[in-house]
Amino acid sequence: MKQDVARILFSEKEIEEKVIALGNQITKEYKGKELVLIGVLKGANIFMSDLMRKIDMPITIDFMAVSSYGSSTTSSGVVKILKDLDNSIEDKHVIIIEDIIDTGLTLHYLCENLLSRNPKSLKICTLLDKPERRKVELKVDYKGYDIPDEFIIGYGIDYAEKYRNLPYVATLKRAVYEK
Ligand SMILES: O=P(O)(O)OC[C@H]1O[C@H](OP(=O)(O)OP(=O)(O)O)[C@H](O)[C@@H]1O
Ligand code: HPA
Ligand SMILES: [Mg+2]
Repeated sequence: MKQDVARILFSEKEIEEKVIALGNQITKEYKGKELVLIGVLKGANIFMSDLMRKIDMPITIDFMAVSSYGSSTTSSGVVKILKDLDNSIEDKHVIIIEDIIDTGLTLHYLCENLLSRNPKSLKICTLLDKPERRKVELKVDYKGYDIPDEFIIGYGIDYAEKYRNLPYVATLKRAVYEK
C-alpha cells in the first residue's frame, strides 16, 4: 500500500489539529441548535467519525451513500444514491460532511436533493477541496485544506476502493492508475 504513495500531503497529526479546529468552530456556531451531521459514504467515514467527537454539544448523525467515480479516477457526473437517510431532516440544521470536493457534482446533486426536504439550514463541510477542478459553483462553509489537482488517497479516500485505511492524506503514484 505505502509503496503506491507519491507524497504525503497531510500527516495524521496535522489532520487531527485541523479536525479539532473545525469541531470547535462548528460547536461555537451551532450551540443550542438542533444539528444533524450527514456523512457521505464511503469517503467521509473517517473524517465524520473524527470530527463528530470534536463537536462539544448534542448532535445526531445520518449517512447517505452515493457514488459517481466507480473504479475510475474521473467523475462520471452521474450520481447514484446507494443509501438514503434514515430520518427526516425537516426543520433541522444540517451540515453535509465530505472528505473531498473535486468537480462539485456530487455535492451539487446532494444539496439540491436535501434542500427539497426543507431543512432549517444546510451547510457544507469538507476536509479537502480541489477548487481548480470545479464544474459547478458551490459554497463551501467549512474547509480543512485546498489541494492541487492531483489524485488523492488515504484518510477514507480511495482509488478503486483501496487505500482508505492509510492514516494520512497522500497523492497516488501515476504509475498505479496508468498501468
Ligand atoms: O466533487 P466530485 O467530483 O463529485 O467528487 C467528490 C466525491 O467523490 C468521492 O466519492 P466517490 O463517488 O468516489 O465514492 P466514495 O465516497 O464511496 O469513495 C468523494 O468521496 C466525494 O464524495
Ligand atoms: O482525488 C481523488 N481521489 C479519490 N477520489 C476522488 N474523488 C474525487 N476526487 C478524488
Ligand atoms: Mg471514491
